Amino acid sequence: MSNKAIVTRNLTKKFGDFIATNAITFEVDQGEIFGFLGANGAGKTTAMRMLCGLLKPSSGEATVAGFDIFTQAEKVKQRIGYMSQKFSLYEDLTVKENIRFYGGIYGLTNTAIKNKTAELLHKLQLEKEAAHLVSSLPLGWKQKLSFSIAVLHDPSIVFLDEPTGGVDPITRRQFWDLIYEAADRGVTIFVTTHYMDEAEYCNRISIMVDGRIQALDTPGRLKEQYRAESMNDVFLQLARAKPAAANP
Ligand SMILES: Nc1ncnc2c1ncn2[C@@H]1O[C@H](COP(=O)(O)OP(=O)(O)OP(=O)(O)O)[C@@H](O)[C@H]1O
Repeated sequence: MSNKAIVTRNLTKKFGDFIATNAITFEVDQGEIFGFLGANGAGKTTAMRMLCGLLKPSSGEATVAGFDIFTQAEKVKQRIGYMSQKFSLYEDLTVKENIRFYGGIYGLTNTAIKNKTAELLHKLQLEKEAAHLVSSLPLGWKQKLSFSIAVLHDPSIVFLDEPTGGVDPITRRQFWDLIYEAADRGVTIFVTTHYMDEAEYCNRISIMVDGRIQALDTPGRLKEQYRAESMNDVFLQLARAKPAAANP
């Protein structure tokens, strides 16, 4: 079994004649923080859904946590955590109820759920809010809670789809402290974002344009390669240079 967290070879997804993800090939190390960037519609969510075992690829190959996403999608799902801006917590359940609910879904024992709940509430300093409805929490707190729940079952990889949309840079920075902590424990982080300050926090970044990976390296090397001051400059250069008819 490969010690790589993710390996893809020419992974492709077509919707009819449209190629949403076009022969992407890359590897992610265990414990790496891997940023998956691209403009709106570049194909990030499609790629991520395939890697999570939620969407069947059209062609190519990929393993996640050592499991084949074509033939072992259920095993993949057991080994990963997932958080998206659009789908995460139940607003009409309390903080504690959400933790208990997801702990149950992930198959944790009652004792494990109890211990993890106490640990998590303490770490996020949410003890006083434990019995409050999630809908009453500020967005930044919801995101931190949602991330902590996504790693409740100690997955080897966590997929984060635009996890920090709509919050300020300071709150985003606090969220990233949680990400670093998980990566230090060996959890692989696969994260999509539109915020270039977050891109700088990643160990390596890939940038997708029209379904293809156009660049992949550390933020430092990408800035060197594109003679750019910031990741934002790199991103804009790639987006501007995009071929007019990359898709049929
Ligand atoms: N089920 C589907 N059927 C047809 N086309 C789809 C389907 N899902 C996605 N697409 C198309 O594939 C392309 C890539 O979409 P995707 O959601 O993967 O992009 P994205 O990079 O995640 O964008 P965003 O940042 O806006 O979420 C888009 O043009 C989208 O309209």
